[in-house]
Amino acid sequence: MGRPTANPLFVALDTTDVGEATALAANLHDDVGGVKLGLEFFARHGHKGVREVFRAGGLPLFLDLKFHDIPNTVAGAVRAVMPLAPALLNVHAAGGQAMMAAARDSAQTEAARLGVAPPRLLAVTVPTSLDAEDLAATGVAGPVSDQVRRLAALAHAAGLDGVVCSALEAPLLRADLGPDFLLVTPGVRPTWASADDQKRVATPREALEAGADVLVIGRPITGASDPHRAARRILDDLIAERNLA
Ligand SMILES: O=c1ccn([C@@H]2O[C@H](COP(=O)(O)O)[C@@H](O)[C@H]2O)c(=O)[nH]1
Repeated sequence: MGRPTANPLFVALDTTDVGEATALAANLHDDVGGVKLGLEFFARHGHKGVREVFRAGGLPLFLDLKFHDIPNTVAGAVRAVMPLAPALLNVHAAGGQAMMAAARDSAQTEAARLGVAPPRLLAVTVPTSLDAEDLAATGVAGPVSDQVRRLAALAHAAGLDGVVCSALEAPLLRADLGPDFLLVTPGVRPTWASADDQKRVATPREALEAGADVLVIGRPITGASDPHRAARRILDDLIAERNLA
């Protein structure tokens, strides 16, 4: 469902209301480069709902399902969503190199069988809602950036196309893994928005300057009284920063 465009902004449509999601996708068509549908929407509406949102917006799709299981199960889950032909799809890097490689092979094989473009396959490193203290509580001591770098290197070794990380780690990963490795950053907050449950945050400008390729933004846009205006405000700021028009 579409290829990534020059506009780096992907709006996260976190809702179980298919009417709301399709209205937002249509309303934001000219303001964003793609839409992200995740667990909340997919668990309620599955393939049918995803297709409805795609029809409404016609925008590249990031299917943010964060698969994490044994390699065989993840390969099967990836195969099962390939008919949706997402532009971006992800798994958890913490599932390990063999699991990520199985996901990659499954995506490529099934996409070829179906005659659709394979997704850019990403690995989630450390969710942007976690800080060093949260991570230490899971048994991973040290700076968050160390763990992000370890997981990103594993994803790179498994042949994935990129990672989901916070903008705070983007410069390190760019230096570690080169210019072609896709860096997708949620936890992006304009100065006028609240952080909500996000802990590793950056403004849209900071994220781009840090080397992010895709900025995922949800609530600052979808929770605004005028989502189109909120997205436009963010985009105009980015256009002023870089010539993105
Ligand atoms: O580390 C991660 C990975 C994924 N997400 C997802 O991005 C959006 C962010 O939404 P906001 O409303 O802008 O906070 C959401 O769908 C998450 O599931 C993330 O935030 N962090």
